[in-house]
Amino acid sequence: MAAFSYICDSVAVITMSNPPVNALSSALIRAVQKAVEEAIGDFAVEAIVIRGDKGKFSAGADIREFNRLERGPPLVSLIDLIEDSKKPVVAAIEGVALGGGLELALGCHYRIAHAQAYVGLPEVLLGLVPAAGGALRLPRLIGISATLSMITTGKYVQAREALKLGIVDKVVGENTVDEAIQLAKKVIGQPLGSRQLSTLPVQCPPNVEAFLDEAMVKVKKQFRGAQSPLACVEVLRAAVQLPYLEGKKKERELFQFLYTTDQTRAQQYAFFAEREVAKWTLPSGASWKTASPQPIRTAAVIGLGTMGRSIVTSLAKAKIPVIALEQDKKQLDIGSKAVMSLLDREILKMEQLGHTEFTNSLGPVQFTLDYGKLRDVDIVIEAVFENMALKKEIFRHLSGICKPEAFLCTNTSGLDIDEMASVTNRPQMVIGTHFFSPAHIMKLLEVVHGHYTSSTTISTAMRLAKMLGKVGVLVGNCPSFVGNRLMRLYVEQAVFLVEEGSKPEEIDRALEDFGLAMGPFRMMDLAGLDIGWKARTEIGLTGPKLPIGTPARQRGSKRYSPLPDILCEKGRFGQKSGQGWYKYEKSGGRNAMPDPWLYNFLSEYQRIHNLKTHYVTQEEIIERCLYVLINEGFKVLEDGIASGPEDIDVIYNNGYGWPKYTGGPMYYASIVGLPVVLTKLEKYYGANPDIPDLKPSSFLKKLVSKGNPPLKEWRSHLGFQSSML
Ligand SMILES: CC/C=C/CC(=O)SCCNC(=O)CCNC(=O)[C@H](O)C(C)(C)COP(=O)(O)OP(=O)(O)OC[C@H]1O[C@@H](n2cnc3c(N)ncnc32)[C@H](O)[C@@H]1OP(=O)(O)O
Repeated sequence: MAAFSYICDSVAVITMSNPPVNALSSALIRAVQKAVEEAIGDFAVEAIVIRGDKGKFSAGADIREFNRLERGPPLVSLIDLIEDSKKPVVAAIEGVALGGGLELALGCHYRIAHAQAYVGLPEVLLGLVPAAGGALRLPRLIGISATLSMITTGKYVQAREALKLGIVDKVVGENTVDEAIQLAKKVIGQPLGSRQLSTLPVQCPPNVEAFLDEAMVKVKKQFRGAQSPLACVEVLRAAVQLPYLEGKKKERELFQFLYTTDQTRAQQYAFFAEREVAKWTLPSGASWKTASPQPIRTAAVIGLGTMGRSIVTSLAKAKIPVIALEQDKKQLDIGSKAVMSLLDREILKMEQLGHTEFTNSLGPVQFTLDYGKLRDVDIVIEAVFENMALKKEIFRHLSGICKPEAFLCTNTSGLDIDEMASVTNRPQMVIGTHFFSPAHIMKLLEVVHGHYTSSTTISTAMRLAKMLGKVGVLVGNCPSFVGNRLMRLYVEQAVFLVEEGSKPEEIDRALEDFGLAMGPFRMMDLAGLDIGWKARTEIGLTGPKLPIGTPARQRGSKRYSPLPDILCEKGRFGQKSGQGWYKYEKSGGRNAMPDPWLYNFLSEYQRIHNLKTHYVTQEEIIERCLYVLINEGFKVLEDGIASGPEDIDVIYNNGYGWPKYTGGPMYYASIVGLPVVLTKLEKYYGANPDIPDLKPSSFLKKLVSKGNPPLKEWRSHLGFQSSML
C-alpha cells in the first residue's frame, strides 16, 4: 500500500501503490504525503517524480471510502504541499490520471504522459464536483471553455489531446518515468512560479459572465435534473470571480453539499453496479473467474441494415478486422456506403481531437456477398431483420461454413436464442449479443445466454463487450430479454394514458422531467412505429391473422390499445414519414410538434369506443409508466432472467436513457420505498383490472413482507426460483 521513494541521481521517485488502480485511499494519501515531506526535507534530493505503480498513475479518490464515517487526511493539503515545494515535482502519467489523480498531477510543476494514457475529471459522473483544486487549477492552465467541457461531461481525454489542450507538457511513447526523471533533472534550480497553477490568472473568454450564463442554460438542458453539472458551472464561476483561496472555499462548499445528496449515492451505486455485472456466475458454478474467453481476432457481421452498419463500425473502432456480408448487391452497395460514411465521421471526430494515427488504427472492413469468406472468422454476428425463419436459415448456413471454433451470435432484440441454436451444429457456441442503436455509440450489450450456451461462449461474448468499450450484461433467454421486456410495458402504459385523456406531449414532458432522455412517444416516432406494427402483425395481435370478432381494445382478457396500429394504417410511421404521434417539418424531420390532427383523431377514437377520459396528473403518468416497468423488473428477477437488480439498472442506465442520477429503475424503487411502490401498484391495478401487468409481482410483495430490505439484500430473498441463467 505504502508509497515509497528512492533516489536516482538527486531525483526522488515516489511510487503510489494501491492496486488495481492506485485509488487515493486515506492510507495512500498519508503515505504519499510522508514521502513528499521526506523528499522535500532531504538535502540529497533536488527534484521529485511522482508515478503510479503497475502502469497506472491514479484513478482518483478511493470511491469505496466515500461512505465511511471516519475521514482520512485531505488530498488538498497534499496537493498544496507539492505545489509549494521549492524542488520541482514532475508527474509521470501512465494509464490513467483521473479525478483526484489528475488534481494531484495538476499540483505538480510538470506533467509527462504516456501516449496511451488518459486524463479526466469524472467527478460529475459520480454526482460530485472536483474538490481538490482541479476546477480552479485547470482553467488557469487550459482556459474556462475547455475546462467547462471536461468537468461537466467528465469525459476522459487521451494523452495527445491533453497535450494539445496544454494539460500535459510532453507525450512519450515509452519509458515515461525515465523521461520524467530526465525532465526533473533538467529543471532543477529553475524558477517554479509560472508552474504553480494556483498562482496564475484564469484564462477567460471575453465576456466571461455571459459565457457562463449561457453555459448554465445549456447544461441545464443537456443534463436535465442532474445537480452536479450545474455545480460544475458554479465552481467555474467561483474560479473566475474569486481569488484562488476563496474559490477553494466555494469548491469545498459545493462538494460538501453534493456529497450528501441522493444523486451522488445513486451514481456511486451505478458505478459499482457496472463493475458488479461483469462478475457473472451461473447456478452451475461456472463464472467469470473460471471460464476462459477465446481470442477474437476477426469478426463478421451479417446484414447491413441500421444495426448491422453500426455494429461493423463498433468492431472497426475496436480495431477488430471485420467482414460485412449482405444478401444482394444493391443492399451491399447501400450498406457499404453507409458504413464508410460512419467510419469517416469517426475518423474526423478523432482527428479533431488530435489523434492523427487513428485512421490506421481502425480495423479493416471488407464487404462481401460471399459466405465462403466467413470460413475463418472467430465470431459472426447476425444482424438481419427480426424474422425467425430467415435467422434460422442463416444459422444453418453458418454452421456448415464457419470453422468449428467460431462463435455464432445473434443481434435479435427478443427472439428465442435456443430456437436459432437448435439448427446449428454447435448450439453451445450460440449466444445473443443484443446491441443498442447506434451500436458504435451506445454503451450497452445485452448478452443473452441460451439453454445450450457454454460458459466459454458467455465469457467470450462478455470479453467482446469489453473490447468494444461496452458494458456487457448477462441475461437469460425469454421473449424480449430484459430491456425490451420492461420497455414494452412502459410504452403500453403510456398509450393507455393517451386513451384515458392525456396527450403524448404531456406524457413525454412528465417522463423527460423525471430525467429520461426521451419520452415514449418521441422515442416511438424516432424508432419508427412500423417496426412494432410489423412485429404485432406477425404474431397476430393485429392485421390479417387476428381472429375475426376480436374486440378492438382487448386481446384475451387483457386491455389492448390499437392506437399505434391505426396510426400506421394511416401511414403515420413517425419521423421517417413526417408524422406519427407528432408532426414534423418534413419526412425525416426531427422537430416534434404537437399535432391538432391527432387531438381530433383521439376525440373521435374516444367517442367511438365510448371511453371515459379523466385528467391525468403528472404523478399518475410517472407512477403508472415507471412502476409497471419496475414491477416487471421484479418478475424478471423472480423468473431468474437477470441475476440481480444491478443487472436491470445497468441495462436501463446504459441502453434506455434512464437518468443515472436515480441509479436505475430498481435502485429508484428502493429509494421510493418498496411499500410505496406496492401500494401504488395495488391502487392502479384496482382501478384497471384489465391491465394485469399492474398487478404487483409476488417478489415485490415478498420483499415488502420481509420489511423492505436494502437493494443489496434482494438477491438473498429470491429463494430457490429456477434460474434461467
Ligand atoms: C475527496 C473526494 C475527491 C473526489 C475526487 C475523485 O477523485 S472521485 C473519483 C474519480 N475517479 C473516477 O471516477 C475513476 C473511476 N474509474 C474508472 O473510470 C475505471 O475504473 C478505470 C480507472 C478507467 C479503470 O477501468 P478498467 O475497465 O480497467 O477497470 P474497472 O473499471 O473494472 O476497475 C477495476 C477495479 O478498480 C476499481 N476502481 C476503479 N476506480 C476506482 C476508484 N476511484 N476508487 C475505488 N475503486 C476504483 C473498480 O471498482 C474495480 O474494482 P473491482 O473490485 O475489480 O470491481
